[in-house]
Amino acid sequence: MYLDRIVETKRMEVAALKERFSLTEAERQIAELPACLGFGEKLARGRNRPMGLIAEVKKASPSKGLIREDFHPVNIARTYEEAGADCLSVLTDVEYFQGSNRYLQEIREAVRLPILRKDFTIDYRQIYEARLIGADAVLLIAAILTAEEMKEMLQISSDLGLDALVEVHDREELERVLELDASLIGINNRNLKTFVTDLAATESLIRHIPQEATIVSESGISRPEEIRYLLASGAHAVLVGEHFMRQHNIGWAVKQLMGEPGTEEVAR
Ligand SMILES: O=P(O)(O)OC[C@@H](O)[C@@H](O)c1c[nH]c2ccccc12
Repeated sequence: MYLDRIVETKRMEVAALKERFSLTEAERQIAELPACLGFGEKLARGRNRPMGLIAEVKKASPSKGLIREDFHPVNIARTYEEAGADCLSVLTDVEYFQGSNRYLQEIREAVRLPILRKDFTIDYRQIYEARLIGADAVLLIAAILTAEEMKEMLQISSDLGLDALVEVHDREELERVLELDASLIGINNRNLKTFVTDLAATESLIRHIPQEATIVSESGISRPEEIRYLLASGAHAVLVGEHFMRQHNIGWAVKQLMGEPGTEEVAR
């Protein structure tokens, strides 16, 4: 199972992080940082289009291998910003996604959009690390955290001023996170255990989520009609990576996917 392997590697990385991590030092550094940009807030309201967009900077994935050869994270992030993305997601996992903390740090310097640190969070120190590299939000995946751990991670995120995108894939995970006060919920259309993707996951889980929550539909999205379907299902935002990463003209692809007038007739 893919997810087990990823988590196993992550445990080794966290063991190394523990060696160099000092809570006092991290807290001292964080106290000097500017406040985070509101990630969840940007997706929930104050938008001039019905569906919010989190655009992802993703070089590779365990299921697809290398996705984009010509990979310049800062340029991609700037293009997303210019094309009107609401927020960014930056993969920092090195081993399976060829991501890097450095990419996120460089992007932080170059754009003003709120940034999600996309990684497999299993230890509270990673949340401090996310804040220190310039993230505004962290991903908390229900499939790899117990209810108790999820609660702890949500608390630490909020103490550090970070938003948390809580990711679920099935009913059991959803029920577990609804017990806690998660206001930003991601429904991953991709099963992280099998890597099978089906947008119907969003439609089937959304009806069990209270109105107040902001809902992000994640993975496997590449066509404007899918955006319309997810909007009709009740999603507030989408998280898109691979589709944009495979484009020659990323900025145009962002506008076309989100249905910007003037892009609908043109073939890819
Ligand atoms: O590239 P896609 O199919 O558009 O998916 C983006 C994003 O949803 C996906 O990268 C993702 C969703 N949840 C994750 C958890 C870990 C790593 C990656 C992910």
